[in-house]
Amino acid sequence: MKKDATLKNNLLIKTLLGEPVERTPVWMMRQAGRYLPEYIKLREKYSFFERCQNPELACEITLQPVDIVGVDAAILFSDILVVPQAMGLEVQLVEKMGPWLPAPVKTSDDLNRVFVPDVHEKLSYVFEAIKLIKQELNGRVPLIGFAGAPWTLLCYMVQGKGSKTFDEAKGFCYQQPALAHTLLQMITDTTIAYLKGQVAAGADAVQIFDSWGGLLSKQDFEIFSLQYIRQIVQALKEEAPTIVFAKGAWSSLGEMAATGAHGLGIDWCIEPQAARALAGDSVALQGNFDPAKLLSPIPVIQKEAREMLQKFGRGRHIANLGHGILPNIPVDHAKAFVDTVKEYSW
Ligand SMILES: Cc1c2[nH]c(c1CCC(=O)O)Cc1[nH]c(c(CCC(=O)O)c1C)Cc1[nH]c(c(CCC(=O)O)c1C)Cc1[nH]c(c(C)c1CCC(=O)O)C2
Repeated sequence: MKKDATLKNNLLIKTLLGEPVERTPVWMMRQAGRYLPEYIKLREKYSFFERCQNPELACEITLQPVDIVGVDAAILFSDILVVPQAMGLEVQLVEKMGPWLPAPVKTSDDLNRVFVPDVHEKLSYVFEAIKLIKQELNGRVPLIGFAGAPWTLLCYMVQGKGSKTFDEAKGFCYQQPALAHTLLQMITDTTIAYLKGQVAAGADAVQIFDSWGGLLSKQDFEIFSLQYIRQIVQALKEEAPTIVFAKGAWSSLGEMAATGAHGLGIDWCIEPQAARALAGDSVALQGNFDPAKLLSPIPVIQKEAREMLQKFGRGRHIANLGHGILPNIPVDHAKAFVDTVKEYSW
């Protein structure tokens, strides 16, 4: 496995590799963007995908939470939907509505429009951004690369927009399973090449976001999600530590640990002790502060963050939220969460 020996703060990577650390590392999912005034200013000038495609802007946004909030890891500023774009689908981000794919995949004819791209041709802007970010970070903290899990990407590619239930995406899988598996395998092949490219460009670890994994039964999670995540983790195993975050899919934590992932994300609906019992002892657990709890008064955030640390116990824990930070979180509340973890002593 390639390791960056110049990292001054290596808490995250050490924790993922099961090595002892002086204290628990902390970062926040979706920490780049949304709630930071410095980011919102940039949003007035550039469209979302412009921000993703311009390496200088992506670099600036990636570094903001490191400089402003003091997290122990940077996460690349990009989006999971750049992969469906690279696979030939049009993806827009519509104000107040979210992702919008005008021509989603519903039939075998639609699937003919989708292809496994050369990631070095279609997504080279991401690799350029990573190189620039690594240079600007100058070893301060590790850089996390990421991709969406094939199931979560299928949800958007078939439904065409966000949804609470992703009923059309599930219907597609249940009515046309052969088409669904063809699409899932194409996404998987693209994602493996994409994440390998991210690591080659300098990403120190990678996270797979399966935001909609919890919409599937345990059995269907194996069929439509985990078998593809397993392929990705296996392919990346020799390259960099991997973190799998499948929101709501905690009943499969044991199976997720068995993929060989170095870390597993959990949301706030499962107790840390229960998650540990399901996941076993070998894997790091990441999470699981309720993102909305950051709306509480600061003393409550401090108290509950300390309680969270106690519940996870010392070691093999990466402090994080149980899902992405919300746009309406005051920056000093986010900072209080991060500082509480950094100041906690066992
Ligand atoms: C499901 C999903 C998406 N994108 C992502 C997921 C998985 C994680 C999760 O469940 O929260 C992942 C993502 N999206 C973004 C990042 C950047 C890195 C980070 O800060 O963690 C990451 C890791 C930037 C973004 N991606 C998006 C924004 C907001 C748009 C804007 O700033 O104009 C940002 C900062 C747009 C986006 N992109 C997506 C949605 C649903 C939306 C709209 C609503 C929203 O989440 O704000 C798809």
